[in-house]
Amino acid sequence: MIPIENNDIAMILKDLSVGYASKKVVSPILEEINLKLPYGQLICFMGPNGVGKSTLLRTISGIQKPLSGQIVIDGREVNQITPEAMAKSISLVLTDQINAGNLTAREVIALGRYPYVSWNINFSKKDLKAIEKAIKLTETTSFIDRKTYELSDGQLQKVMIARALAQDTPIIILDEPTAHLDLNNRVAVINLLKKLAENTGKAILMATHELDLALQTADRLWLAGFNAPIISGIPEDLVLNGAIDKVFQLKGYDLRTGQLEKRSLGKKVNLSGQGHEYLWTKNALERNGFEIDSAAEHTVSFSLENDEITWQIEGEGIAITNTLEELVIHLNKLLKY
Ligand SMILES: Nc1ncnc2c1ncn2[C@@H]1O[C@H](COP(=O)(O)OP(=O)(O)OP(=O)(O)O)[C@@H](O)[C@H]1O
Repeated sequence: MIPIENNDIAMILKDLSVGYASKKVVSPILEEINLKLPYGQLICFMGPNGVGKSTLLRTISGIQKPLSGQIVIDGREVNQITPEAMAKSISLVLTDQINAGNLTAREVIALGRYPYVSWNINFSKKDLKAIEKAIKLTETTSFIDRKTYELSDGQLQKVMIARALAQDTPIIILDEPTAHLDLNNRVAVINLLKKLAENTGKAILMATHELDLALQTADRLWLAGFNAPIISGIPEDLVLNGAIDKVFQLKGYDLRTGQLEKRSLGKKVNLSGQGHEYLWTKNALERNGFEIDSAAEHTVSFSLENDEITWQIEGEGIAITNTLEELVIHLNKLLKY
């Protein structure tokens, strides 16, 4: 494997231990963390509930002290960096329970410039340019002058990402930026972050539970399991070497196909064809307990004409147009289910 060059590294975590300490007890949550955060990559930080993702993100963003070990940013240890310099290095996006009061989306995004503006908040041309660039990149223009309490969760989430962009830091850290979003917005947010890492060279680290999206988009995963060091690797390696299975102990989800495991009721049918019609026919059959088997007695095929799909159960003289529901009913009758 080609080693990552040191000047491509935004942050190094050395023998880091994170957790909570009171006067009486020390409770380590994640230990022996040795990781590098490279520039220009989107890293998805994954692991089961309560494993310590937020704890680590808060620690490396400087809002919580490490229990031991080192966090090195751009060659300097974090405890030697002033809070002002930290604010120019890392922006943190916490998307849960956002309370932006009476501010408009534009005002929230402008807050991202706080490390750069003087106490009387005089925006320079550079500040205004950074704000406009953030608005453009996140496509927030259409609701930019609305109060934040008038925005949907997805719009608000984009505003918080825009604020981090306006802060213009080489590192962006996000804690579950796709929580509460619909599928389109989840895909939009993760694609936006991927594009930003690629086009701006920023190091972007996000905690997420979106296994399917992360497998398809992230440049790298950090995988945290209970009582084990965090593993770092590209998604495909972590699927094939079993690391993901081990960490999540997936039940009912087949990682090799990225789909829920199908229950077979012993009904076998052969399916011929290709394309997305094939995939959705297969989905309907498997979801209804059929197993696709080329040696099965009955074969389903389909043809396409004028945007209509017609399925046939070969040799049975049955033709069904545009509804898989009926196909399943016929097959169940044929196989006496
Ligand atoms: N302020 C705190 N004091 C003590 N323990 C805490 C504190 N905050 C969190 N914890 C504990 O630390 C552990 C890790 O919590 P954390 O929120 O970091 O996990 P997570 O991986 O982000 O979880 P999730 O996926 O559910 O968001 C949990 O056992 C939690 O109860």
